[in-house]
This record gives sequence, C-alpha cells and structure tokens, in this order.
Amino acid sequence: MQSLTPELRIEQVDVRAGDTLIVHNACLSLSVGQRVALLGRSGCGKTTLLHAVMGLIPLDSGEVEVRGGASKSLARMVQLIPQDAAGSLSPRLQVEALLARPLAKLKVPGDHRQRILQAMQQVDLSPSLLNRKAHELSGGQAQRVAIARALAIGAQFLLCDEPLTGLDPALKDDTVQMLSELNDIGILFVSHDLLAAQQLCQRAVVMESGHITDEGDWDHLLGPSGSPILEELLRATPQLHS
Ligand SMILES: Nc1ncnc2c1ncn2[C@@H]1O[C@H](COP(=O)(O)OP(=O)(O)OP(=O)(O)O)[C@@H](O)[C@H]1O
Repeated sequence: MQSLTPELRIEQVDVRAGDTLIVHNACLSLSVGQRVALLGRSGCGKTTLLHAVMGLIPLDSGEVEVRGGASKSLARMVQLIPQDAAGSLSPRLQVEALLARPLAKLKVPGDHRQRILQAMQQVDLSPSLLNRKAHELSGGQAQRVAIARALAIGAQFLLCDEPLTGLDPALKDDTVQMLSELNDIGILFVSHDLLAAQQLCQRAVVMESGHITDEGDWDHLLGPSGSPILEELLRATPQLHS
C-alpha cells in the first residue's frame, strides 16, 4: 500500500469578526517536511488564520483537515506556538508538568517521560530544566518549552506565530537553526523577518487584507513578478542577524 505524506489543507476559509470579513477564501497546503512562510503587513490576518486553523475562532466557511496523518485528532497533529509563547505557559508549573499534562489530557499513547525527554532534546534544552518553574525560564527557553510541548504531543504541523519576536540576533539564528532541524514536521512560519523566513522556508505565501495574493518559491516571490509587499519586508529586515 502506498503511504501518503501527511498534509494540512486549508480550503476556501473565510473568517469573520462580527460583520467584518478578516480572512477571505484562504487556501493553503503544507506537507510534513515542508516549511512555508506566511508573510504580510501587520493586521493583514495572519494570526486570525492560524487561530481559525486551530479552531480557536470558528470558520465562517471553508474547511481545515489533515490528510494521511498519524492520528485522527487535529488537536494532536496541529499545534500553535503563539506569539507570546512564554505567556502561554502557567508560570507556577514546573516544565515537566507543563509537558506532561497535555499528554495525559489528550491520552497520548506510549511512555510519556520518554516523549518529554526526546522533545527537550529536539529543541536543544537540557533535561535539568524539567525541574524549573515556567516563570524561571528566559523568553527563549520558554518558547522552546512551548515547542517541546507540541512535539511531545506528537504534532506533525507547527503553526509558529512570530517566534523570533523579542529574541536577540544570535538567539534568532539559533531558533531558525533549531526549527530547520525538526525533521518530519511541517512548519507554517509567520514572521516579519524576511531573512529568517528565507533561511528556514522553501516557499512562502503572501497575505494582503485577508486575501492570499501570491505564493511560490523565493525566486518567484523576490523576482520581477513577485509581490511588492516582500520588497517592503526586505527593506524592514535587518540584513545581518549577528
Ligand atoms: N476579534 C476581533 N474583532 C474585530 N477585529 C479583529 C478581531 N481579531 C482581529 N481583528 C482584526 O483583524 C485584522 C487582522 O488581525 P491579525 O491579528 O490576524 O493580523 P496579523 O496579520 O496577524 O497582524 P500582526 O502581523 O500585526 O500580528 C486586524 O485588523 C485586527 O484588528
């Protein structure tokens, strides 16, 4: 039997806030092993789309599905790394409890301790941090714990919402490197940092006022027929990270 590469499919998605259409007819697909940047000006609807994919906001129309995934549960297969990753961790809980609780809640099979240790290794965090409380972590460490939590659950797709915000140039590079080493994961990477997006992602999708207006590889997007929005982002991106 032919094995399918798992694919996250966002099909003709509309999202409303009250009477306002925030995202209109968004179509996007992401396979395990692919890394795709979602780019656009502030307020164009990137976070809203991610939240809708996660089911945090209802879809007005359209569909989100994973085809060929290891689990039937979208909640396990697709995980959001929010803009404020540190704020998403209960400050008084130890890292081990933060990672263990969702495994129990979602009834993830297998040895949970083993899953947690493996996830910590994948994000380059020492197991000694497992005894640390969340409020005792640096911003960069907290973000890696949030990613480790998603990996321990068995996520096959990570929706990373501006994961480089607030990191110094060296940590930005480390984070891009760490994300690029996560094999067998599909990453949708929202960032205003075009250089990091180019380093990490094979292709990008451009959003404008709630619409996806362009997509393709970097040669296309930064070429003469590419989106002018990328030129703006390029001008705003520091040329050197370190
Ligand atoms: N619950 C809501 N009610 C009304 N308007 C909303 C709501 N949520 C988001 N919006 C509006 O929808 C638009 C898209 O917001 P969103 O946060 O998705 O943009 P973004 O592209 O992620 O921006 P940024 O890059 O600054 O994070 C904005 O104009 C925002 O004010």
